Amino acid sequence: MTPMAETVTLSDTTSSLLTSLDPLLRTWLPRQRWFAGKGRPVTGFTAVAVTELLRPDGRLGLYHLLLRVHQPSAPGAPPHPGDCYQLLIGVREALPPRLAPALIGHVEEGPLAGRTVYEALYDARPAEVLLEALRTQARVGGLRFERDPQQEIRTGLVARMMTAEQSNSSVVYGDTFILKLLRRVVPGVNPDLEIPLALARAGCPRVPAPTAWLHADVDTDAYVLAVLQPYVSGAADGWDLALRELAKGEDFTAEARALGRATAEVHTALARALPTVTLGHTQLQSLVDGMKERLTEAVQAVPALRPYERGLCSAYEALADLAAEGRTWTAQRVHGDLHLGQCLRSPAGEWSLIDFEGEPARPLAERRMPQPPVRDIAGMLRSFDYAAHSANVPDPDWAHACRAAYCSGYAEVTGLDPRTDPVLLRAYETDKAVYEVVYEARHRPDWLPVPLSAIRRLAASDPT
Ligand SMILES: Nc1ncnc2c1ncn2[C@@H]1O[C@H](COP(=O)(O)OP(=O)(O)O)[C@@H](O)[C@H]1O
Ligand SMILES: O=P(O)(O)O[C@H]1O[C@H](CO)[C@@H](O[C@H]2O[C@H](CO)[C@@H](O)[C@H](O)[C@H]2O)[C@H](O)[C@H]1O
Repeated sequence: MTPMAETVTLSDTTSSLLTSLDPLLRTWLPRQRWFAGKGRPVTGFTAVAVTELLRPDGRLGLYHLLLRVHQPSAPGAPPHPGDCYQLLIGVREALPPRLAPALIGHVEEGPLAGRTVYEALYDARPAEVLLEALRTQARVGGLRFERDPQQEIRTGLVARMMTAEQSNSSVVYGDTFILKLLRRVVPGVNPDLEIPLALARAGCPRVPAPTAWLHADVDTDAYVLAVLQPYVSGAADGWDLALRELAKGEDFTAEARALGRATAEVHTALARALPTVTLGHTQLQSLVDGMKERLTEAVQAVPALRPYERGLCSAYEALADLAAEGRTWTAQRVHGDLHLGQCLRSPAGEWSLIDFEGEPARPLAERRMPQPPVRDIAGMLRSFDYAAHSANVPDPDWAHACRAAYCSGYAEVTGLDPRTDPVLLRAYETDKAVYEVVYEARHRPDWLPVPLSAIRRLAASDPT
């Protein structure tokens, strides 16, 4: 392996590097699934940090970039400095055919003129450089590669990029580890590292324990950029399993019940490991205000929601009324974006939960706030509904049975059946369905009818 370059932030070549990459990235970036600013033109870039990981004087170069992407603000939104993205740019004389899908473009001027730049994660060698840096706890420029000293990282593991549609990007090493590189990054504690670390310390086996992680220090800001964790080899995710069973007309309630139990175990461990708070009238009112605000924004973004706005709002008002009568709820750290795709079943039949990033579009501070655990439960209930409504022949009875089994499983562990608090549950399911409408409109417009069918039911106060 080519040794990692000594350091460094390339103050003198940074601007010419960026100038030469600029026209290529303007075309390539908006086409990436993980690019959150789709629909608005990219007007320029600023380097937050550029670090040379492999000097491109040999056959292969590798740059780590934190890049602020300038775009006009969304209509009605306040001016925004632009999102910061993490990129790994490979540099070669020419790309071998196997790397054709990774092409970013051919550089015409500047220090890399005549070279080809590409998405380096597709390429085993640069990806292996990252694993080696984590293994050896390297420091390169502002990049801090760290690891849990109790877990071994073997050398010689071969890297392959995951090609699934994701909000971030992941590389699998052998069948042993998976490295998730966060794409849109903000400074501060990231729940995708914070929560699994807390659960590992609490001895909760339902979440793979982080093995290593990457930070970047930029001025006084610290960013979490990547997390390495054990790979659950041969696992199937809950979404694929559910669709498979649905297609065969098979019952999925035993798995739904097991998922309810797994969620409850994670919630119980999180309530012990991290702070909990009691939500009284004032706190609940501000949660409800947040839900209403999201609904208003969603209606602006997706006008198809407008006919249901009143009905949906009544779900939030019913919750505010309960709080005004003096009801209180306990809030704790939760998953924040739980759905069937975030649940992995090992070949031995054990369920794990992954991806504690929360809803990627929400501010970090909001994603780290304690919330009623029903938020995750609502996410899973929505997911059973999603599966049933994306099947060739929608099967609402299948969704109904899974939702019931999931709640029963949850109650078996915690003693609390979420269905005994229907007002809270409806408000959270509504909030999630509204989020999904915006998510689908932005990322997968063909899927919009799925959450919209739930919106119609929720607005008429019949979530099933
Ligand atoms: N520990 C793991 N073992 C096996 N597969 C995993 C593991 N963690 C993630 N995956 C796979 O990687 C995919 C993406 O991971 P996820 O954390 O959800 O990333 P994203 O935030 O980009 O959606 C998952 O859907 C799952 O298939
Ligand atoms: O997995 P991510 O953290 O990137 O979550 C985002 O993408 C999900 C889709 O991949 C999206 O989930 C929605 O679609 C799922 C089926 O593909 C379904 O199971 C979920 O219930 C539904 O919410 C998720 O909302 C989004 O944040």
